[in-house]
Amino acid sequence: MTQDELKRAVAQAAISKVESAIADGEIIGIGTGSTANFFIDLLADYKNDIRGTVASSEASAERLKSHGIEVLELNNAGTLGVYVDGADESNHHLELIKGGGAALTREKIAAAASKEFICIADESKLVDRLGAFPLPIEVIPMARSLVGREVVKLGGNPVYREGVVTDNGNVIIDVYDFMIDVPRKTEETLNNIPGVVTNGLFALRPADVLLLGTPDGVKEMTR
Ligand SMILES: O=C[C@H](O)[C@H](O)[C@H](O)COP(=O)(O)O
Repeated sequence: MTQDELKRAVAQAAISKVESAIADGEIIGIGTGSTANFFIDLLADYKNDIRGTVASSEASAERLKSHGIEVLELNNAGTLGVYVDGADESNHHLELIKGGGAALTREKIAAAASKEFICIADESKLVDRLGAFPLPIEVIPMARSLVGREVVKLGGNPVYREGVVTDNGNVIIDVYDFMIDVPRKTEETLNNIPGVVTNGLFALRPADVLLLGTPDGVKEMTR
């Protein structure tokens, strides 16, 4: 199977998981990225049944609207029934690295606002230890150099993601060669640097369910 076929399979499995939330009139949180895009496209079949969605990026909001799916502001949506999103890496505790597509901050907000977070990914994303994927940090532009220096003190190798501006008007620093032994601690430490909006570790609020696309079918992991 190709990677896209694996992504589509997990997106289909996620649709089965959210059917009851849709039927109950829950608002569905929608992630960002190529795997989330498969989920959005499959969700189009339910556009007349969904009370509303909240998108974690402008790109996902546009894609949802192009299918005729209702998109709400989070401030008007209350608690989300379920949030479905991809990841760049997941460990076996369902702690994640996200933000390869620069949408990490709105994704973290949507995950925090949700009763359940279902992560969808192909099997290449499952790792024993987080950090081979460079860790994204969203940074207020004027703090870029300061945050970079602080990251070096912590042992990371910060690289400015040139030409990328987030939906919130900020910049992204990707941290290479980082030892992430205790993801919750690293998430807190980085978020305490002035100028950091948030970092791409989802360890304080990990996924509740991981649907993993493998050639042998979709595997489900829970915490
Ligand atoms: O900012 C982007 C998001 O965190 C994505 O969920 C993540 O990068 C995974 O994207 P994809 O499904 O394209 O691998």
